[in-house]
Amino acid sequence: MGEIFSGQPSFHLQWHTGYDNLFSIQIQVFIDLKHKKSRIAMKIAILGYGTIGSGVDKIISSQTNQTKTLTVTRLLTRPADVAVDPRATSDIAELLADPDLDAVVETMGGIEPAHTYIMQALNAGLHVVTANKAVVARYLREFSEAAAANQVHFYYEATTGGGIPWLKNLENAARVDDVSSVSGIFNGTSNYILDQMSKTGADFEDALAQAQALGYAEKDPTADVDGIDVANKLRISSAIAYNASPDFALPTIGIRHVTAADIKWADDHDLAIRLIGSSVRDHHRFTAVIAPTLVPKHSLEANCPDNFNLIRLVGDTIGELQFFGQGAGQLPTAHAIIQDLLDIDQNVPHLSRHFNRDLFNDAELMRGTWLWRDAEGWQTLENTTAGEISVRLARDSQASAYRLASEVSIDDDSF
Ligand SMILES: NC(=O)C1=CN([C@@H]2O[C@H](COP(=O)(O)OP(=O)(O)OC[C@H]3O[C@@H](n4cnc5c(N)ncnc54)[C@H](OP(=O)(O)O)[C@@H]3O)[C@@H](O)[C@H]2O)C=CC1
Ligand SMILES: N[C@@H](CC=O)C(=O)O
Repeated sequence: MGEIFSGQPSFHLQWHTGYDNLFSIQIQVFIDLKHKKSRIAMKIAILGYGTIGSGVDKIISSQTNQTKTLTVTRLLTRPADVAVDPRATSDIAELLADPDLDAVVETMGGIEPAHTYIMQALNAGLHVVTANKAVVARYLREFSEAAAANQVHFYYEATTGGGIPWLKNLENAARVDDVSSVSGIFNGTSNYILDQMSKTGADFEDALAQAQALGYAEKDPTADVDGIDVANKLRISSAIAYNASPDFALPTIGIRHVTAADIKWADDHDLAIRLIGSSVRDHHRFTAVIAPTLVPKHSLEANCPDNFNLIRLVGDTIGELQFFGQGAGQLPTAHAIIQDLLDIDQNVPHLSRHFNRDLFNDAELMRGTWLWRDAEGWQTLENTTAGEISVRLARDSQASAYRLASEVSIDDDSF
């Protein structure tokens, strides 16, 4: 018995002996028409075998459903770890020269050598999938252009929202709509910290240590607590949403200054604190901000627990769409990487973007009300931009500032 499945750009042959209960031979041959390679399954190298890289290997090696068409044949590790696994090398040139490889998964993190290795892989005609938001936020355009020039794919779903299929759905919305806003909770570690501080009274350092132990935090958790990780994700999301460069000025206020007393004040006023990144676009004007934000206790944001993210887009025909799921952690993030690998294997195209739309960054679009706490006590600051708040915070290291969500108002007898 023989079957032929045609697809684009590969086809797939399968033979069964006909004696399935007693004895069966199945041969699956994938012929990649573009690269003229025949393969039993898509061969993948993982660069960086830490929390996420080993999670990708774990899911693929469990060989369920369609992941049977994927196989991890090479690993890039530190020299000290090479002997641990026969697939491992610490020599990137030797790994990229492997003629059998089809794709590279980059999960080392950081800017260099990740940037160089991704470019080398793309220029070697390999597809690349990465979870590394820091390098994508900086080099998105360069990577996309190199992928197009080499007729391979560069996919990065896992960079933003962990396991949430966010970028894919944002791209889907942008195929039809003019997207006018992306916003939400983009960082699992900071959400975990704020949630633990509020629910259990844990102090900041203890909650951060728990998030690190659970594999949510970056190697250097400064990026999580100071809003830099959210900035990377908001840059990537905004670039896709508005087809603009991710390289824009972005006032970034993190959660380092949030105290147990601030959380209690919010709680006493039926509010919660969440780290929220937002960008808005109005025709050719656009702006973005990241800040701890006061939201009503009954809101979806306030009830976003643990390492979960809640991300939202607004499009002109779809209106508001929200996405909720685990924004950090080994298996959810590895799942997103594997979805990208399967899209490549099955030739599912992603939205093509050039990131070249000219937008004017106008902070006036996000003038609003802030709650300010310093040695003198609490006060509200009306009609203020995030840039103005950042300047005040730089002058007073003991102060903290909270943006008010649009549905929140605070009257003077609250103080
Ligand atoms: N953890 C999470 O929940 C999420 C992480 N990400 C992103 O995924 C990426 C990986 O994160 P994560 O797995 O948590 O980080 P880890 O630190 O756990 O893993 C990174 C691994 O790569 C290794 N590595 C780094 N540089 C090299 C190199 N030059 N050669 C060989 N190995 C190298 C590290 O070794 P060593 O320890 O010796 O430096 C480490 O084993 C990051 O970009 C992160 O931002 C994205 C979404 C969620
Ligand atoms: N450190 C990040 C990991 C996922 O992107 C986070 O906590 O969200």
